Amino acid sequence: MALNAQPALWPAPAASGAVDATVHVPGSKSVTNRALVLAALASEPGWLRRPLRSRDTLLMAGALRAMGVGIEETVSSSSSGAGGSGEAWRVLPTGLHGPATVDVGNAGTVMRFLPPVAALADGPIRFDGDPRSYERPLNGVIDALRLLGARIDDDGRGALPLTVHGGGALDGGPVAIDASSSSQFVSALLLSAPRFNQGVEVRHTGATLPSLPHIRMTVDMLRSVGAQVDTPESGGEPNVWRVTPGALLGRDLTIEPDLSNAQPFLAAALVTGGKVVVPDWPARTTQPGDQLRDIFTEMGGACELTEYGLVFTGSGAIHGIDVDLSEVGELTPGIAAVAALADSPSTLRGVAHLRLHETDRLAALTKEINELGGDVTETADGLHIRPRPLHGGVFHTYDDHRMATAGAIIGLAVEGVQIENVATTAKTLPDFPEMWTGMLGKN
Ligand SMILES: O=C(O)C1=C[C@@H](OP(=O)(O)O)[C@@H](O)[C@H](O)C1
Ligand SMILES: C=C(OP(=O)(O)O)C(=O)O
Repeated sequence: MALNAQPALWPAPAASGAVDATVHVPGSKSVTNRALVLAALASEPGWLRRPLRSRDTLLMAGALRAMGVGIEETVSSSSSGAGGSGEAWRVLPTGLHGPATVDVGNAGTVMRFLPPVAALADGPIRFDGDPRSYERPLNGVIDALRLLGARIDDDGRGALPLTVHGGGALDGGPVAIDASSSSQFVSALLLSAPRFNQGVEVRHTGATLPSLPHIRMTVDMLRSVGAQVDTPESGGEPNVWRVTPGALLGRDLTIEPDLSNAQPFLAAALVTGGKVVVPDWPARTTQPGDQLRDIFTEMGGACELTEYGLVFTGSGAIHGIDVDLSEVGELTPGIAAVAALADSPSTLRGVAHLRLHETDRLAALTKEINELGGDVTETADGLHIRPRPLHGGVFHTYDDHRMATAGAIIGLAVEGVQIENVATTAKTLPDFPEMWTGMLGKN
């Protein structure tokens, strides 16, 4: 078997006692992929230190390279702050060129953030990806780009595959979109907007808007490279974001650990009544995973944020929770897994849009937990979870990294859980199986 290859059915290790581990979590997918886009659009070279190296970020880097951006991978000994030594990517924004072909895999950030970049290229950029990428909504980005002056060929479904006929520049200006199916529509338009001739004014017209912290992350990162952004929070109109045209600076940025990928490890402390330390947990961050400190505390844990990182301890008890997860949808699978092991029922709300994620996560969680003996029902916008004694069995992942890690959490407490295609964790955390067994002292 090749290095890192995993069997088709991975026996999720049961915990033999309380975990006690320090887990170094690799860089944030969302920060890495935004940093790559912003560096590619900058007017000078920049650095990403400790970038995430996973399928989604390598697809982003590969796509930008295909459009002519230089991305050099080095092992650096940086003196920049918390960066320390380690891997670094130097980005040389040498122009955006077509023709090129982009494989988006099933990365929401790649399929949504790059069509606006492609509109600035000087030739056609063809976008294609995994079968699931054809089903994920892209209409907000396609319709908006057309209104802003781009020429796009698609099959009329508002989804992949498509070709953006880059014209070397884009008018930009005001546009209204319904981003209720994905916050990434808004982020996508804002990220490239400093390079549009008139910048952009994005008005969200839908009834709901998921994943607001991810839009804040976009705004924060734009501002940190010199962009001027007006937001509802900075005194602007509700649901309206404005970006002024202007050059972007090249930055030297150290990527924060991925706090959503820290979730299964924190969950392990909760489920086993143990302790997990995550070094370099940022004191201030826009990552939605930071809300785990509150959510998992309510579910029975306790945390202390120190200069070294986050120290999270389980009490031995796991409580159910009634919570609106609309801001932190990507945490739902891990919370559902913990909730299935709790001492009281849970209601997870505000996450109807998860039906359009890597898989239909509400259906997948319901089916897989119930097949282990659980009692989960889907609601219009979430899940009801009534804990019951669970038994072993195959936990299917549907090519969804967060289904795989959710199954591993359940497997800690339930003997005989086998994860089908645990290798799908490579989307954002290629070393997950080794990190998991390492945490359990089983390497
Ligand atoms: O912008 C981002 O980096 C993300 C935004 C969210 O997408 P949705 O708003 O589509 O849920 C989140 O679920 C995804 O994992 C990452
Ligand atoms: C929804 C997710 O990813 P994507 O960026 O592909 O939307 C996720 O990572 O949970």
